Amino acid sequence: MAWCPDSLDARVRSAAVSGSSAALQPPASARKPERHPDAPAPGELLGAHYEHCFGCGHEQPHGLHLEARAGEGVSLTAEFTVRPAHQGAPGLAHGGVLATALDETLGSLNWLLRKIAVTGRLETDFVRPVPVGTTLHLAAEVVAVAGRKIYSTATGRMDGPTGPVAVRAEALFVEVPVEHFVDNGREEEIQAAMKDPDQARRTRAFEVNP
Ligand SMILES: CCCCC/C=C\C/C=C\C/C=C\C/C=C\CCCC(=O)SCCNC(=O)CCNC(=O)[C@H](O)C(C)(C)COP(=O)(O)OP(=O)(O)OC[C@H]1O[C@@H](n2cnc3c(N)ncnc32)[C@H](O)[C@@H]1OP(=O)(O)O
Repeated sequence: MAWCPDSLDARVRSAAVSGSSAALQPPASARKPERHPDAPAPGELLGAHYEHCFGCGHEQPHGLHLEARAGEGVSLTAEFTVRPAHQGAPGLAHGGVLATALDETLGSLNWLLRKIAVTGRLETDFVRPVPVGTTLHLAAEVVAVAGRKIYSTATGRMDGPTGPVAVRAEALFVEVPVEHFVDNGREEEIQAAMKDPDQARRTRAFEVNP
């Protein structure tokens, strides 16, 4: 969707109506998000940002194995199928797992901006119970950027990409330098990540961010 200050105002108003907090309302100085020139083309898979990530990692046996696909502008889609391991109540997805799927989907947007960012705040509405076996069709977009702060929104629908909304979220991501991970992560995983050529390539892609 094309961005303009009016649509941002509309989003902010609708966010306020749906109950999101003041911290998730972009300031007046917020700008339109800019898709990075090297962002994957619409329809392309983004790939995992880290092979052991609980949200997207291929080498994470306990993970959600979420695969995000670039959309137009700074948007993407992803699918997540609820498995028996994801239950909270009998036969129903755990809310925390659904929040994780939303967090991962929203976090993936930052690859389209070529910004390394972590979730500062995530607000989630659980609108419908989600049975095991359901494929959630997730769609997310960056709404605005203000300095290091990235404001984004996501929905998860059942019964197809235009089906009823089951979950939605609004989030604030905060841009961080790569040292955030090196300084805070456990030594053994950091060392292994630095030795992995695929990880090194991905990290370099962030560093050439104009
Ligand atoms: C060699 C190894 C390679 C490693 C990896 C390479 C590449 C990795 C690539 C991608 C990986 C990135 C992320 C993973 C992707 C997806 C997974 C899903 C996402 C996540 O799962 S990620 C984990 C959970 N996440 C955290 O683990 C964050 C813990 N946290 C912190 O690390 C700090 O808390 C931080 C950095 C958030 C801020 O700290 P800080 O000191 O840098 O900045 P500061 O506090 O000044 O905030 C600056 C401005 O943001 C506003 N602000 C901050 N927090 C706010 C809040 N909660 N609500 C409202 N506003 C907030 C302030 O109010 C201020 O606003 P203003 O500028 O207007 O004053």
